[in-house]
Amino acid sequence: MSSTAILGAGVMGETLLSGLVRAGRRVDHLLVGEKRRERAVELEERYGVAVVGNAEAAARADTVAVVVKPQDMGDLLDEIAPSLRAGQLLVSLAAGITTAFIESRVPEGVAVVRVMPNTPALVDEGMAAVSPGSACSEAQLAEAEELMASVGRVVRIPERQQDAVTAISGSGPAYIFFVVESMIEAGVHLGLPRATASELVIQTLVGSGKMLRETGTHPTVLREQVTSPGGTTASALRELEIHRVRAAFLAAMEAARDRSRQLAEGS
Ligand SMILES: NC(=O)C1=CN([C@@H]2O[C@H](COP(=O)(O)OP(=O)(O)OC[C@H]3O[C@@H](n4cnc5c(N)ncnc54)[C@H](OP(=O)(O)O)[C@@H]3O)[C@@H](O)[C@H]2O)C=CC1
Ligand SMILES: O=C(O)[C@@H]1CCC=N1
Repeated sequence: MSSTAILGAGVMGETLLSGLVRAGRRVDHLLVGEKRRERAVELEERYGVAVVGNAEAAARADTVAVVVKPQDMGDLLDEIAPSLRAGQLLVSLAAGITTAFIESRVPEGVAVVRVMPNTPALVDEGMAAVSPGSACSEAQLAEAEELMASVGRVVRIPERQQDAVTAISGSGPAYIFFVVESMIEAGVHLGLPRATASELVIQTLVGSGKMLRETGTHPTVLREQVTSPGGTTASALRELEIHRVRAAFLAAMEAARDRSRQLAEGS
């Protein structure tokens, strides 16, 4: 079995690491590069995985996943470039960073795949979108897909769509959690105990998600089914329209898309 190195084990790096372990990857086929010693010890104890220097991890692995912040990517690539060789697969999970940027800093023949994952990967319900760089074969792209499929669903997209994907599914969980927080607070305002409000909102979210996935019915139809003529839902939805929530979602996701583009420029 091929070996995988994860460089940068913060929120997303550890999410990937834990998923690979859950999916049955042997820990002796996994390596982690993490610069803070206390964090390295924590990961070694939690997963039994070897934490080594970035250059060593990059040299020893067949697949190298880079999961540092976009602003740290240039320095990390410069550090590992001398250890990389043609034929290796380099998978970047960073927002904004293009395959062209990575290819300009690593040896020729290293196959690059850009991925936008999301945190529900922690419970094997992730959504990842993958785009190949210029030196990536079909087999190498399939390998990157397999890596991400161990923690959820995967789609292939042209790289020009990655900034929009980042705005929708990459950042998406945060919007959903924001809605959940807001509904729980509203429940408390309406006099419900917080624990009751939380249970009501979370089960409503899970049930609605399951309905969307399992029925395949368009969300507009599902919303209409809840909206009885002259009823409570219609009153609530009118307020959401008055407060321009739909327009706010569009503006928010345009801002996330634009930020992803800026990160590509290093700002
Ligand atoms: N969080 C999310 O929901 C998602 C994140 N991403 C992408 O994942 C990447 C990481 O984000 P996230 O996990 O949230 O951020 P974190 O800050 O949690 O993780 C980044 C980790 O990389 C470490 N690090 C920084 N420089 C190096 C280095 N040279 N060598 C080894 N490790 C290093 C950091 O250590 P230290 O803290 O000590 O600096 C930190 O542990 C980003 O590029 C982001 O765009 C993509 C989709 C979703
Ligand atoms: O907020 C961010 O920049 C990262 C990328 C997508 C989700 N989190």
